[in-house]
Amino acid sequence: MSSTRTSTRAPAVEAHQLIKTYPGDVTALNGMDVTVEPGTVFGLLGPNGAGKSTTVKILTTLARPDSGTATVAGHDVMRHPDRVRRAIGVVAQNSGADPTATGRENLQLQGRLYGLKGAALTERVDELLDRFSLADAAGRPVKGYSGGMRRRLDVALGLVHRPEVLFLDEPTTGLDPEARTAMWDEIGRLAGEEGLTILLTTHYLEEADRLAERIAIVDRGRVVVEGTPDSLKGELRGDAVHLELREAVGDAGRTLLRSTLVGLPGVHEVLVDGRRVSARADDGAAAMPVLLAAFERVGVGVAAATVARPSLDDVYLRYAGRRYSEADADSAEQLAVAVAGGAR
Ligand SMILES: Nc1ncnc2c1ncn2[C@@H]1O[C@H](COP(=O)(O)OP(=O)(O)OP(=O)(O)O)[C@@H](O)[C@H]1O
Repeated sequence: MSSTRTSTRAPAVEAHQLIKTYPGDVTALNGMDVTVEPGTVFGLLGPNGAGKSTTVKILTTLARPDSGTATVAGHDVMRHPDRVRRAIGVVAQNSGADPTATGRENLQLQGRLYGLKGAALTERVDELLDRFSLADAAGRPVKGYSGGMRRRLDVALGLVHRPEVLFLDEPTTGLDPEARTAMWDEIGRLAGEEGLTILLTTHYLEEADRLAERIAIVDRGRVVVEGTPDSLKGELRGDAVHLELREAVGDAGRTLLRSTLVGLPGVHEVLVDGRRVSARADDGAAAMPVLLAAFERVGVGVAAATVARPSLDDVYLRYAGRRYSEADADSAEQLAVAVAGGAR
């Protein structure tokens, strides 16, 4: 999604240099900066453990930073958490709905918590059931809902009191592709029609690319790059070239390959990592035979080669210095170590 909307209004979310350390010396946030303009969808994109949920917890007043400042809808999250809570809707990773109650009952209860009653409550609940395609299932207990229906109900619950800013923490994790697409459509509509500001966190490059007008790529507790999906992709000149080697190369092979490839005309940003080599080429199709000839010259066998338009995955690789999937695996490993060491 791209937008030319500009605003002179104050940012809907503004966080500056947030630091958060957990017991066991786990640095969850290491100078996190986030600015979200009103009426836009902003994506915090990063692998497991990058610090997305911790950022959301601080912005939604559920956790306090060790240092740094943050305002949401113009209210300071630490000085006026009550004002922030009234202005926001939160859809957490784990559903907040009561599984034994019906969809309608869940929405009614949530509405009452925010002071809605009588005809205004009934009207708002009906409106949300309708817009999230839950009207037919409204009288059924939530435990019988599909994953997609539960997620839609979660979003509806977050919207009952017409918040200014909606936080969606990994809105489509665990959904099947069809339910994910339906949720994407819904989020897109919400932002477009209701002028709501949405801050979403996601693991999925495709999700951020599709939904967010601006994206911040988060790695190790801070933003490594921020911009529109197109501007981020546009920063990557030419084509992304990926090659898989027949065998992994060691340190000496890596140095040799790098120095050989960097010198080739129109080839930039060469990264050699085990069996994988990636590079940027002004013209991928033209560079490929030159690259393959260079590999042959230095006696390194190539098993597979692809040329593609740069994706956000390539942006991640460029700015975080590692592949998205590797960062994820890394974080899982760190988490295992932290858990083994009793850090959580
Ligand atoms: N309560 C806690 N106690 C100790 N460490 C924590 C706690 N919560 C988070 N962490 C650690 O802080 C870091 C950031 O975690 P956070 O949940 O913010 O990341 P994330 O990007 O949201 O990841 P995920 O996508 O898995 O939710 C991780 O290393 C995580 O293990």
